[in-house]
Amino acid sequence: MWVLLRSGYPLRILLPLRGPWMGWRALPRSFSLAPPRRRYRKEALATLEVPVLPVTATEIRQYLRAHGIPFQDGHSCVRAPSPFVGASELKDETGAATSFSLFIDKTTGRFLCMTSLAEGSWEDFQASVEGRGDGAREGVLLSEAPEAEDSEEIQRIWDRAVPLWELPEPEEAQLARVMFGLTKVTDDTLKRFSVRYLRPAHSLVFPWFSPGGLGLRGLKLLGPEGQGDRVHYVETTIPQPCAFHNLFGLPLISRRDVEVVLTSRELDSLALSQSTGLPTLALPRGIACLPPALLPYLEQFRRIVLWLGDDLRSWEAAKLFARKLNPKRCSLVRPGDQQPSPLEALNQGLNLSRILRTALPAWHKSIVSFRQLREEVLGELSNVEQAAGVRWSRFPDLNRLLKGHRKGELTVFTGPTGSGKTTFISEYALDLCTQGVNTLWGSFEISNVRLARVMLTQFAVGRLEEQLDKYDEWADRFEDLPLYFMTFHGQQSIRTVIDTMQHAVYVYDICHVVIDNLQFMMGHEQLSTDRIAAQDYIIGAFRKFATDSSCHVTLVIHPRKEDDDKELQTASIFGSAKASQEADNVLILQDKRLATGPGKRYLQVSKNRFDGDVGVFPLEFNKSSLTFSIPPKSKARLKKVKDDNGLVAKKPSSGKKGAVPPISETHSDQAPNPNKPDLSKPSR
Ligand SMILES: Nc1ncnc2c1ncn2[C@@H]1O[C@H](COP(=O)(O)OP(=O)(O)OP(=O)(O)O)[C@@H](O)[C@H]1O
Repeated sequence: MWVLLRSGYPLRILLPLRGPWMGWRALPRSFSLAPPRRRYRKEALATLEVPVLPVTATEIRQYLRAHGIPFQDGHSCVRAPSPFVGASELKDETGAATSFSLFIDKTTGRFLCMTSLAEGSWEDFQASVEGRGDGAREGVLLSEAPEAEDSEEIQRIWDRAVPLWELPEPEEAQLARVMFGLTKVTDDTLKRFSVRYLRPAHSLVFPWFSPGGLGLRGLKLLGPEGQGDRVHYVETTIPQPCAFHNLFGLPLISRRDVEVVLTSRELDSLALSQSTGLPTLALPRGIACLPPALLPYLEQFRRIVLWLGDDLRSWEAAKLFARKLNPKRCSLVRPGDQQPSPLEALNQGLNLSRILRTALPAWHKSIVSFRQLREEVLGELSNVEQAAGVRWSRFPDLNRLLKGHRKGELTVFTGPTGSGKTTFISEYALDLCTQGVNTLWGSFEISNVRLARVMLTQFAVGRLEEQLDKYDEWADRFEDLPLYFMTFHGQQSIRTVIDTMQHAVYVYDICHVVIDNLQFMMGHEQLSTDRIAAQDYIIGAFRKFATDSSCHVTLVIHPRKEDDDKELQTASIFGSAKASQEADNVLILQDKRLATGPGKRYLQVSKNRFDGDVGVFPLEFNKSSLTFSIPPKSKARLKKVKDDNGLVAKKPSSGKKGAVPPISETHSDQAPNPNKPDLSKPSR
């Protein structure tokens, strides 16, 4: 059975609080000034079951037909009568029949019974139909009551929070409105959405009510935090983000609504509802993910407009979410000057209904004209920074060369045996993951425990062996990263690996997959020609996956055997030229010749399809923290390097698709560091 180790979601940020909160011991750790309390999560590192065999929508339909079960084909789910409700429960509060209350996800086969809130896997459903047990796991997700400890905290905070208009001092209410940009949002809107204000924390409180009116299930708090002269808003959820599945606004949706606007923030939903009167829902974790568990609740809508924000990342997320929701019913509001986020639009006095009318259909035909693309191209040109992707926080030199980490690209990474490839790529991926890039690791060579240990050490930037008392603190924070591991070890078939990756993209909105390393998918072919053909096939499969799933794949490939004293080149990657041709980026960890002294390495970017900039920069290994990133005080310097033929190349011509750009002089805005080796003069 395939299994993914489950982790949580982005870091909680500690909220400094004063006053009455200080002594309140029952508050979640993010609210306490005391040292963080250890919260034992019974599901820490729980495994998530992935179907033994991936199921398709056709197979689901065939199975239902073969067993005489009637069904309706929906947008992202198949609806069928639920075997998990008794006849007496088959009427809702309005008396309407709820006979087709079982929603089966067409992509994963997982089901949710909207009446009993039972849910389970496709295998569980089959077991139930075939009389092998009732199959349903009671309340795994939405119906599950919060943990007792959470439950108390939720109630305590909710009771303590008050509606804004009930604040004793009108000045305080006005200040809060200004702080959250709510000056144009009326009391009536806040009342309809049951928004409250928590005075001691200066935070807005958005409630999560269980579907079916079963009470308060959780809370999201939104508090301001000063960052220089800018205000930044910090979200805290109870339960923790990975268990927070609130579609904010759901209690206001009527069964007859056929259209909805999805937003990424509760505040945007308030603004939209007030100015357009349309049904609106806010996603629980903004643009970070759309958990498939929520899809049944969106099934009733014939049209869904996604208005997720005002930047390129929101736009990318909207396109990805539309795929899950079925693009044929989705329209997207494109970010732009005249189309900011809904709350901003309300505050600027713009007409939100008019903006909604400009939403573009998400459904693209296979052939498009430039006319259809021109707005998208303009979006990229006017947001150059964001179009370049997520920037590394630990590797400024990588930013200077690659500009950022972009979705849909394939990066090939190579380096001599034992040079530190896994160690480097672990830090490179961790850096992105801490910035919200949902990451899936396929470590076929070293165990997940060893890999996680390396990562945790890099995360803490120090040896944890010597500070075990800090272990829980670091592990808690690490657990909240959007990080998942495949549990494969040793040889695997490429089909199985790609299926697992596809599943993870669907379920967890994975944006970066790291495969360490490709040799573990090559089977046992002995002949070198077979091995090269197998490798080409696998690279083609990863390339296709990256493009089709809009997900970045970083693939570690061993180099071919070279003379020990020779540097590696693009052509040193094992196999034919396919790897470097298909890759958008080629990175080489060099540990010979140019590296002086123990632990010294340098990273060479030898292909960069995005803008053609290539070059090298030194890496210094820190044995105690297992990191390669350069401590802030000793700045590295990018250097010119000779190309594969030993020539110093001229300025790169372009990042032309399919071409390997020449290795060139790279830009550097830093002064030379006399202590660093001059990498432009390798001692041959
Ligand atoms: N620059 C370095 N200097 C010294 N030791 C290093 C350096 N980089 C990594 N190491 C150590 O070397 C060992 C091997 O590292 P790692 O597994 O990352 O290499 P690799 O290139 O992935 O190996 P393989 O070729 O077997 O896949 C680890 O114990 C790691 O801590």
